[in-house]
Amino acid sequence: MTTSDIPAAQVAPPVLRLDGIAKTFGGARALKGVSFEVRPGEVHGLLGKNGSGKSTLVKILAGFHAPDPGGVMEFNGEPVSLPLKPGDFRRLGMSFVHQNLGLVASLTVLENLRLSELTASGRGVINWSAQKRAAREALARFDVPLDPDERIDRLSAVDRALLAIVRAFEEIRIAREATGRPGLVLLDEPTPFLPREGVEKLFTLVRGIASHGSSVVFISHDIDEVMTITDRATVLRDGDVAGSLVTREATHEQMVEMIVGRKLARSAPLRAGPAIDRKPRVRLDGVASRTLRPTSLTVGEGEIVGLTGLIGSGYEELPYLAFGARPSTSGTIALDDGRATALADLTPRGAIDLDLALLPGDRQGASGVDSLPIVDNMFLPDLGRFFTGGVLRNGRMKREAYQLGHAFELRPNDPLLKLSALSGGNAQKVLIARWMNRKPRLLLLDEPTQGVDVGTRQHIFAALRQAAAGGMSVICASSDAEQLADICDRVLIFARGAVCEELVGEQISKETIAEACYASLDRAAASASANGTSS
Ligand SMILES: Nc1ncnc2c1ncn2[C@@H]1O[C@H](COP(=O)(O)OP(=O)(O)OP(=O)(O)O)[C@@H](O)[C@H]1O
Repeated sequence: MTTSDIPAAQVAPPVLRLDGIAKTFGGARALKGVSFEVRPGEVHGLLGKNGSGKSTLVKILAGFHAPDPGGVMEFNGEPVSLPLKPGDFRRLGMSFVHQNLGLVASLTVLENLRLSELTASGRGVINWSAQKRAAREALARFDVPLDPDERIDRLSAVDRALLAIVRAFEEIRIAREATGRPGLVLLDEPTPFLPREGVEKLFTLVRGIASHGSSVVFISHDIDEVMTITDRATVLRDGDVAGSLVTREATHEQMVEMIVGRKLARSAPLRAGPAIDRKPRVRLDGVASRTLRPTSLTVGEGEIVGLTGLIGSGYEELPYLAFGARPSTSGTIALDDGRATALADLTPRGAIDLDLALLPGDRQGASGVDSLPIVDNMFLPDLGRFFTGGVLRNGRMKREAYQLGHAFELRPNDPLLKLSALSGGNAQKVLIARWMNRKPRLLLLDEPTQGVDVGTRQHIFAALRQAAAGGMSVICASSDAEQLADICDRVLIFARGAVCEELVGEQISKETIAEACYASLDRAAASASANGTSS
C-alpha cells in the first residue's frame, strides 16, 4: 500500500513544516523565505554552501533568533506561534546538537545528560542514585560506554560529541514517551569532530531514532555522509531553497551541483612529485608525548605530508607537539638552516619565530577571536608589517583583508565585520587565509577544511598546492581520507602511537588510505598479542 491509498485522515502530518521563514541581520537577508517539511521517521539533510543560512534556520527553531514576521511553522500538524521562546522547542519535542555541542565542561557526564530534565522538572530534591541509573541506561541504550561521574573536560572530543548526541536523542525519547508523538533532532554539523568510527556510531544512533518514528535533520558538508544517512535533502542557496532531492534517486554530482549552483569538475589529485627529489626542509626527531611513541619525520621543501589513523592513534597530536602547543616528553625540531630546538622548550611564540604556523582544529576555542573584526583576525600575527613611522596603516590593512577575503571566497567579504557574524565555514576561511598569507616555512594543519563547503574546499586545496609549489612545506593531520588523497604527496598512517604505513605518490587514494587505517590496526593488535601485551 502506498500513501496515496491511505485515507487522508490517516496520513500522519509532517513532523515539521516551515513556510516562508525569513531572517534579516542589519540590512542583510540571511533567509529570504524558506519553506520545507520533514516527515515522520525521516532523516532529512539540510545542505548548502557556507553562509547559505542553515545555522540561522536552526537557531530560529531553537528560539535563539526571532524570524522576520510573516513565516509559518507547524509541528506535528499544529500551528506554532513565532518567534519561539527559549525552551519552547523542548515542549514541542525538538532537541539540538549545535556546532559547539552545548556541554558544560566543569560538570560531569551525568549532570550534563540530565541537565535539561532536572531544570525543567523544578524538583527540590534530586535522587542522584536513580539519576545515575537512568544515565547509565541511556548510555547503554545508545552503546556509548561513558562513566557518568567523569567530568566533561576530561573526555576526548569524540566522546563529547557522542554524549551531546545521546543527550539530544534521549530528550526526544522522553518527550515521545510523554506525548506519544514523534520528535525531531537537529544535528548541526556533528561529524567534523568525529573520526570514522564515531561517524558510524552516530549513524547507528540516527537510524535507531528514525526507526521509532522520530525524525532527524542532518546538516553536513560531507556529501558521502549525506548520501549514506539521509532519505531526502533540502538545499539552501543564498537564503533561499535551491531545491530538494530524494537521496536514493540522486547522484553525488547532482547534489554538489545543487549546492554550488554549477557543475563542479572533480579535480585530479594535486600532487607534485616524489619526496626523494626534494630538499629536506624540516626534521622532527624522536617526537613523543603521552600518546605518541618517539616518531621521526623529515618534510621536504614544498612537500605536503598527511597524517592520519584511527581515534587516539597519535597522528592528531603531532602538529601541536611540533608547534610547542602541547607538552612533548621528548624530541627536537630543526629547520634546514638552523640548529635543533628541543620541543620541551618550544613555545608557540618561539615556533612563530622559527617561521612555523599552526591552524588548530578547534575552531571555537583556539583559533580566532570572535569579538574582533575579520581584518584583525587575519593580520593579528603580523601586525608589525602594517606600521610605518609608528603609525598603523589601517587603510592598507583593510584593503589587503578585502583582497584576501576575495581570494578565499569569503561571504560577506567585509573586513570590519566581527568574526562572530560569519557562518562557521566562513570563519574557518578567515583563519586559513591568515596563516597561508603569512607563507610560513612549515604550515601545520589540523582538519583544515572542517565545516567548509565543497566548492571552497577545492579552492583551498588549490591554494595550498600553489603555496607548496612556492616552497612552503605542509603537515596536515586529518581524518578525511578524501582530503588527504586530493592534496598530499605522502601520507603516514598511525596506529597505537606510531607510524605503521607510508603511502607515496600514486599509491595514495581515498580507498588505500581507508584500507591502510584499518589494516594497520589489525597489524598493531597482532603484534601486541604476539608480544604478550594488551591494549
Ligand atoms: N549574528 C549574526 N549577525 C550578522 N550576520 C549573521 C549572524 N549570524 C549569521 N549571519 C549571517 O547570515 C548568513 C547565514 O549564516 P549561517 O550561519 O546561517 O550560514 P550556514 O549555512 O550555517 O553556513 P556554514 O556552512 O558556514 O555554517 C551569513 O551571511 C552570516 O554572515
